[in-house]
Amino acid sequence: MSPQVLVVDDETTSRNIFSSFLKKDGCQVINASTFDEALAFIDEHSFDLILSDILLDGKNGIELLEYVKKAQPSCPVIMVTGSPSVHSATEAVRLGAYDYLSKPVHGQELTRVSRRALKYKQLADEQQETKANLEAIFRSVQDAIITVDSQFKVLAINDAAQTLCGITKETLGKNLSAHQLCAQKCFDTIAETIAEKHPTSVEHIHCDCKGKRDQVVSLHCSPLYNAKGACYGAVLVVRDNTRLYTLEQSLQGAQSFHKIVGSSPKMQEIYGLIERLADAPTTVLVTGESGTGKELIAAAIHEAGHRKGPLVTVNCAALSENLLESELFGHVKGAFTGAVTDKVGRFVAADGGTIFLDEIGDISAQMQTRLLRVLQEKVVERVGDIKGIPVDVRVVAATNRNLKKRIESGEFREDLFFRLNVVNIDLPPLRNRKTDIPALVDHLIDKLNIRLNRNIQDVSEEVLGILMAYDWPGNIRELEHCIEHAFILCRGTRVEASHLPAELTLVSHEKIPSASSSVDAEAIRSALSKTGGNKAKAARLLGISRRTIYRKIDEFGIDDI
Ligand SMILES: Nc1ncnc2c1ncn2[C@@H]1O[C@H](COP(=O)(O)OP(=O)(O)OP(=O)(O)O)[C@@H](O)[C@H]1O
Repeated sequence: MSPQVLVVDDETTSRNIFSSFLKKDGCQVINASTFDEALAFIDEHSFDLILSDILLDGKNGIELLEYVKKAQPSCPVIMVTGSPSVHSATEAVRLGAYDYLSKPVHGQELTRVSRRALKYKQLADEQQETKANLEAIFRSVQDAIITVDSQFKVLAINDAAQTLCGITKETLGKNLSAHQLCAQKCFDTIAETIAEKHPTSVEHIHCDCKGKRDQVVSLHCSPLYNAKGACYGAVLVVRDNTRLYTLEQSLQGAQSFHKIVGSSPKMQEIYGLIERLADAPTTVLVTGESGTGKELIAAAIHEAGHRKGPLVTVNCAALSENLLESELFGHVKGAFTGAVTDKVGRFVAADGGTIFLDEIGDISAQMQTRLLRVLQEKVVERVGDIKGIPVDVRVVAATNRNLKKRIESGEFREDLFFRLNVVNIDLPPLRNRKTDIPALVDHLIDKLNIRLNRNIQDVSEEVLGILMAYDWPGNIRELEHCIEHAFILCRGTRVEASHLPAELTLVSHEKIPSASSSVDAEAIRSALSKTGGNKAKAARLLGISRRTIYRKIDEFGIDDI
């Protein structure tokens, strides 16, 4: 867009000459012949340049200049002096005129000075725009932004600083330490940034703000430099991470994956495998001793895979051969005595989803053959019907039997084994992953509190010691029963050794040292510092339960790290 210029002169000839030069240079020009006419144009239009005679029909051009400075502060004004009067010209510049020209004005001189003034206006506009944009960003970001000078004097704050840190505009110009609403853990970060002159970031700071005790933030601080490259302060950006941190804590606290509790290396490996299996319809064989959680694994494989169909579970050992056949494949009316209606088999019911064949090691030779055919052809035949029904089902099978031995003894078909065992997930017995016991105990207490409507808080250190020492032949199912047994006997809020089943306490007479009895305040501090203040991780590091670490932190009066 062409620059808008106002030419103010009471002499027609001068006005015409000025405007013709400016027009030739690409400007749009409005002429005013009187002071009042000029003011009216200034009120109505926004100008990029005003060229005004210093003497206006008895009125002073300086007054016009003052008016422009108020009405359109970024518009440059070039004063034109009639009789060469250095005094009035310099006075005009002192009062804010961009420059002055003496009459008679030469065309070249006019073009040179007006171009410079227009360039100045363009830069000022751009600067103003950038400033306005930055201010809008500063105001609207959700993160608190605080700038301080090298003496920690607060230079600027945004609205979020008020919400997040409780800093009000009254703090402006005062030292940041005058702000008493929080523990000022950010102070060190700012000090380090200014001293080292490099950006500093800290994750997960507990603010200890009055009224917001649980607020957790991350800090990012950068040095501020002036035009000469000297560091004069710092800008601190404070991000509220409370929600994220709580979420992270609860995930890590539960140490779980799709309802499977346990973070031992072997379990982590299994979680990774399940994730990798998510989008492939691969058949999976889950093996492991009874009570190790094979059914949970099957559910996790199904959930992680986002298949649209349902998860259908069949306990193959619980049904007689005939019943299992019609249960799995369905039957047509009249196929056998008692088949009074058509029955949809579980394979068809699981179409688009997952079928979990539990206790697969126990099925008969005939069922093995039929199952093999379904797995090979992906078609099921209902009992009494020769028409095949195509199915899209992911098969997860499980057994606590040693299938290789059963193959050797001729009880299980090798070809079916290979069809099922495309990927094997072998669950470790609990005795081989005892580090998971504290988290499992926490989980089972939560689960049973809900189911039995109780309020048990934790187990004593002695109990945890006993649980850690026991061999758990029945694995997690046995642990679950053991805790349930204790719930029945426990009248208070903490499970004690006397509440445990006898077979466990017999072992305890050998006096097992509990993991937590050796955990002192120093060990907790050290674990917390290693885990960046993460209590769940620190508990794992120390081999104690989440509840115990919280209790000990309270007992020892340990501050957040
Ligand atoms: N890792 C785990 N986290 C939480 N609960 C578990 C875990 N593993 C097993 N359980 C619980 O233990 C009990 C037994 O688990 P599940 O029935 O899945 O074992 P399984 O290996 O299928 O046993 P079986 O071979 O006897 O059928 C269930 O109540 C289950 O919720």
